[in-house]
Amino acid sequence: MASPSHSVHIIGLGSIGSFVAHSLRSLPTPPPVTLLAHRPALYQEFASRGWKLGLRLTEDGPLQEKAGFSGELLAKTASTDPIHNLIVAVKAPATVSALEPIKHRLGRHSTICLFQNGMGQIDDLNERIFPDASTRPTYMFGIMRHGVYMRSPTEAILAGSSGTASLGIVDSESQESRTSQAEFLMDILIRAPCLHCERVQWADLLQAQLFKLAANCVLNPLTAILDVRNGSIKENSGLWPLHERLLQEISAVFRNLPELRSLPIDRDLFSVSSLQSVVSDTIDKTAQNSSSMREDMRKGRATEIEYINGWILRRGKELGINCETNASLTQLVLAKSRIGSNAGAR
Ligand SMILES: NC(=O)C1=CN([C@@H]2O[C@H](COP(=O)(O)OP(=O)(O)OC[C@H]3O[C@@H](n4cnc5c(N)ncnc54)[C@H](OP(=O)(O)O)[C@@H]3O)[C@@H](O)[C@H]2O)C=CC1
Ligand SMILES: CC(C)(CO)C(=O)C(=O)O
Repeated sequence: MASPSHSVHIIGLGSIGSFVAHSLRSLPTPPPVTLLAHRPALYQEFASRGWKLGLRLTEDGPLQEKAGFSGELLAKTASTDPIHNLIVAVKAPATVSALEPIKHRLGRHSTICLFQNGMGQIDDLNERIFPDASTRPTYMFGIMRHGVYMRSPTEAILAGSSGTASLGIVDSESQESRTSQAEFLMDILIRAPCLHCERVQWADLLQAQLFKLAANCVLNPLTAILDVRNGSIKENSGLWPLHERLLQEISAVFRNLPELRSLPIDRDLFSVSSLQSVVSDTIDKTAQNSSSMREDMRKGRATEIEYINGWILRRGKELGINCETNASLTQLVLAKSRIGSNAGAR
């Protein structure tokens, strides 16, 4: 039997959580994987399907089923068993509420790997779930460049085989003595088939997070407000002055972030023109995608805006940088979410 420190729990059993769970159970010697369901209906669905998860590479690809998962229903579980390795794949605004019911099982012995868009979730966890720095888990962050969606609650579709992920230990320089416990989770994620995960050092991870954030700050709110696919954001020249203003604010915030001072990161990487190239490249690679924010809006779900443009606003305020264009887009997204979307119109 595997040691408890070599088991993995997954919270957020949507597209990314299911994909990661499936990939881990596809390893030649898979670790025990426990799926943490927050809704009884989802728990029942898994139970009735014998705790199997399916994955297809594209809509028409063959169904690859993986079995051997165990599950817990969060509302019902009275477990106090420690959780050593936790993968978090809920949407950013649900991070704190998702970890609340299991916080007594998490601590210094735990490694938490967040696979999410946006930034600021770890600050929220530190403030609201783990206020005592001496008992905090080790954090890892994964940047997903795969496109995944669910066909049913137990079947995920991977849109293509060219996706990749970058994975690193957060702030590893300041928690050097603790990073060894993260090695188990790091190792199995790097080896998991389909994930195509590369390991990166903290400075490279932070740089990649900021690049991804810049692309999300332009693409996500504009596609959601205009209700268009990603490619339209570049084709529509009427939007170019707005891209420029957004990126000027984002560049000013990135270049002044105090956490970059001690890291070997060249601040010119965050010039407006460099960020423009990142955004343009992301649009080219995802032109046919319907962004996650547009999809959230169409389905009447909370968006991740507070962790995308909202993060720029918070950091801009701290640094005394005016971010009124990002503020206006944030307000528009929040206002449109309140009105409700014209779901199903397209
Ligand atoms: N899908 C993709 O291709 C990509 C996604 N990402 C990012 O990955 C992250 C995850 O996205 P994705 O998998 O698509 O999102 P999904 O909405 O598919 O999955 C999120 C899951 O979390 C569950 N959940 C919500 N609240 C809680 C809670 N309190 N406790 C436990 N589970 C909860 C949801 O359940 P339910 O809604 O059923 O209640 C849902 O199953 C996001 O940050 C996203 O931006 C990044 C790149 C690509
Ligand atoms: C890169 C992009 C914009 C791809 O659609 C994305 O991350 C998202 O939709 O959230």
